[in-house]
Amino acid sequence: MNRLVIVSNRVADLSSSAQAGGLAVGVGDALRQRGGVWLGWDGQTLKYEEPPEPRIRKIGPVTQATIPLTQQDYEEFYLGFSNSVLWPLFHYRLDLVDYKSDFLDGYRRVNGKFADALLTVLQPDDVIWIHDYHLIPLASELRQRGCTQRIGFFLHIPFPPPEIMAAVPKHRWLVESLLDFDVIGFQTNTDLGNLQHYVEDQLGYQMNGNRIKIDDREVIAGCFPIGIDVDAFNQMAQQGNEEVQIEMHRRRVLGRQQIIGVDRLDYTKGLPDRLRAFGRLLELFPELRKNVALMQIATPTREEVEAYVEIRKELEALSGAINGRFADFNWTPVRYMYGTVPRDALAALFRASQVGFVTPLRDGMNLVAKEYVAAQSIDNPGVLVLSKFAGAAEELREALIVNPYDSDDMARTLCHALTMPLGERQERQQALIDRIRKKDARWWLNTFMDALENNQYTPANC
Ligand SMILES: O=P(O)(O)OC[C@H]1O[C@H](O[C@H]2O[C@H](CO)[C@@H](O)[C@H](O)[C@H]2O)[C@H](O)[C@@H](O)[C@@H]1O
Ligand SMILES: O=c1ccn([C@@H]2O[C@H](COP(=O)(O)OP(=O)(O)O)[C@@H](O)[C@H]2O)c(=O)[nH]1
Repeated sequence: MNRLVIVSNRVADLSSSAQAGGLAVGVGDALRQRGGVWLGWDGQTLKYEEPPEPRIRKIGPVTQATIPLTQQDYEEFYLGFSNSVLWPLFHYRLDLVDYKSDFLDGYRRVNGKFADALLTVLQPDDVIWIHDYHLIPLASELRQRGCTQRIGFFLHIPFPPPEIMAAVPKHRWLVESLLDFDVIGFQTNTDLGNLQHYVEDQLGYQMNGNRIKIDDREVIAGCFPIGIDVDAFNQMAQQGNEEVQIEMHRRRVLGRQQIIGVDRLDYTKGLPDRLRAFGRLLELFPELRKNVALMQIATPTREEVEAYVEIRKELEALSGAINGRFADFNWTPVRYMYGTVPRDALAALFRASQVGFVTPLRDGMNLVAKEYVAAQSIDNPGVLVLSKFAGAAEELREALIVNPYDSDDMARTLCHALTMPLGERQERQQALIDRIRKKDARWWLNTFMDALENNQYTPANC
């Protein structure tokens, strides 16, 4: 077996259970199984350039190699081109794009920096797997430096239709760079279809089955929905957490139900619409008042990007307004927490909540949806209410699927979830758990590696 070298902007802290962000969680689960090297940014920003050699740290079977970025890199590459241009555009939010030409220079420069750092740790028989929108030009940079190993790429976020892609500055260059990889993986068939339209209509290549022929090379483009380690998450949920257990007991005594939402505080996650839908539930179904509460955990993220500052203010105002209108001396309808919660505590909270409320306006996958399912007990499972615009909705068809732009639809669906009979909850849970077991973290790693190492790919039936 070849040594696997993973590269992503963000690397997980493998020694801690607090991780915000599905990439760190998903790649961490996969790499712990197979072992290998994981190269990425160490989260530090420096005033001056450093030599390209990464800092090496061994954690179990994984060697972590990390590099710092300069303040200029951080502003132009991370906050700039990655998170003020590609992130909003790939999530269909043209209105939030904030582009400056320095951003593109920084994006190219930092991809070159990642290539230089990677070359210092690479061995001839390695296979390389690069992750996410920050590093689309990395295969080109590596090839220019003489790298001949097979290189795969996985996009964790959506790939937009050609009309939206056309708004990305230098979009042809960007997609041509993507085609320098040997394997390109997407979360959903919708994303894969969007790539196919772009390469056929804009670039004039043909995609036969899942292969794109470019001169004398063939690139595999496929759908590899990311999965989780289901048993490990279920165990965490059962072991629980003392404070969560006490709180669960208190709610049982009071006969109250809980709806839970857990997200980075990102405008893609549809949090204001979610809160409005909960307010509408209390308006439309007054009998539910005092019997149900929404717990929303919102994790800080990219706070230096203007659009993220706005969303925080909006959410705080909305939760205050709902509480001001409906709260009673012994009942608070919205419990809003701004912070990062360890994954084991999240697992216990999911198990203790009757509804998992996951309503992004657009999302690559959304691992929280899969984690909510993994945490349930089959004896008395909760119900997942899921946006049709989450990548997870392509697989999790037995969830209650909603339109996150329609608060009345969401309010009625919440009421349906809160009053669903046990038999129906169990049937849905069984079907959902079968699905997330079939395509778990191991499946994701193995199918991608089969394409990368053995040039084998059979489309998955999502
Ligand atoms: O690294 P940050 O800027 O702090 O952001 C956190 C991560 O957010 C995104 O996660 C995505 O990957 C998940 C797993 O595949 C997927 O379920 C989710 O829908 C995506 O939004 C981002 O893609 C990562 O690069 C970030 O590290
Ligand atoms: O306070 C938090 C918030 C989130 N997460 C984890 O971060 C991941 C979020 O991944 P998801 O795919 O749902 O969204 P992303 O943030 O990557 O867009 C999930 O594994 C969560 O359990 C966590 O550990 N603590």
